[in-house]
Amino acid sequence: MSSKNKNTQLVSSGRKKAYTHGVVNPVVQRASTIVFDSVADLKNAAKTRGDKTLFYGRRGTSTHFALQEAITELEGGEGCALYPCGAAAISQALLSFVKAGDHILMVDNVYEPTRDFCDKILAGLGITTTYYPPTIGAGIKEYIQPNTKVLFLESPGSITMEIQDVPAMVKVANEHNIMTMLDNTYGNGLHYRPLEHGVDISIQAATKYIVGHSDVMMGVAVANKKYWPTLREQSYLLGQCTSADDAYLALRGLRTMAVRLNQHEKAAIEVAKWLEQHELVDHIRHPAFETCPGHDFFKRDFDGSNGLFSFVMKTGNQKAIDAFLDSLEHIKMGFSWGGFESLVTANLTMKGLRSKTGWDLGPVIRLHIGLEDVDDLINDLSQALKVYQ
Ligand SMILES: Cc1ncc(COP(=O)(O)O)c(CNNC(=O)CNC(=O)c2ccccc2[N+](=O)[O-])c1O
Repeated sequence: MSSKNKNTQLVSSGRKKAYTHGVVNPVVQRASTIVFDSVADLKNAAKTRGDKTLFYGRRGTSTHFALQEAITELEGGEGCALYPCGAAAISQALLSFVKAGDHILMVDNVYEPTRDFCDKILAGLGITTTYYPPTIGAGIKEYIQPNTKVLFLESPGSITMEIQDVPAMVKVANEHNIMTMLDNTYGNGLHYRPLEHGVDISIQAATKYIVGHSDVMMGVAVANKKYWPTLREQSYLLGQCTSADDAYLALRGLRTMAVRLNQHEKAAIEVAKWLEQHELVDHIRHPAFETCPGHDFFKRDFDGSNGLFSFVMKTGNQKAIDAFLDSLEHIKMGFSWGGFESLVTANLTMKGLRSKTGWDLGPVIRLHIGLEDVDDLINDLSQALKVYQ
């Protein structure tokens, strides 16, 4: 009997006997070729086009079906497509629905490689992009063009962490027959489920919290009933697939995601509270803090937060930032987040990262608070801030 309780879901989902063959975890079924004993079997597999049945490696095997089922349940959708990484999930989900002459609306604090995909790839295919302020809400209506096909959201947004008024924006999109996609890597399905707020497709870099151990690249996209058939077929035609081994590791990560997120959330709030009182810090950009734009939407729509947040310095220059970064011991520099380790990235300005909304505040330091002892992390930051000058 399936449960609506997320902790139970994360332990139980994707464990049908057809996938596990009687043990706890699914088998790791590596395949390109599937062989058939009869023409009837082959014809049946071709008829179902491998939907949750063995057909061809690219359509997936029991390991993939188990993961797809688990993530579909987590996000509350109709089906889940798997991709080699989060950036692929974003780019291929967009390519599945737009064509030359179409226009997309893209949030201005979007993950930078998503911006680059729009500006360097989609533009070359005749698809135009307009960036909108993350706090625009229902005002998105003013940005809609007759050829607008997709409204793309990312909430909270990368680095500056603004939370969007998703229901208000989805309402406007629906009134204009525009489909919505949301990068839900932060909300991860446990703390935020975009489809429950009317979004059509929820996309995640499973690389982060789902895998949770910084050792797999993977993207997922969960669509509602209306868009799942197209997303599934287009992703197949675009050649998107992942290995059975990575699918197994992502499923393995799911099983502990709730307990890991509890610790990430607790520790990050403790670290953010310590930084909030620091004389060099202007303000905290953590969704659970009032100083984060869109905090009220976080309180209304989210079930929790995680290890990722930013803080803005009152002043600073690149020399101060570099000295700070080089003196950290436990918190390492790295282009990712969502694993068990603490990470840091820093931006002197938002120049090049935003085109619609300026940034007249100080340098932004983004932390991912891992599972280390909080005292060690606070001591690390305390020492490093002493050389921030
Ligand atoms: C919200 C969100 N959505 C999608 C992705 C991409 O996932 P992937 O890394 O699995 O492709 C990510 C990846 N996250 N990585 C980071 O935030 C670290 N920074 C970068 O990756 C980055 C930032 C600016 C410019 C270039 C990069 N980069 O390393 O590609 C994400 O944060």
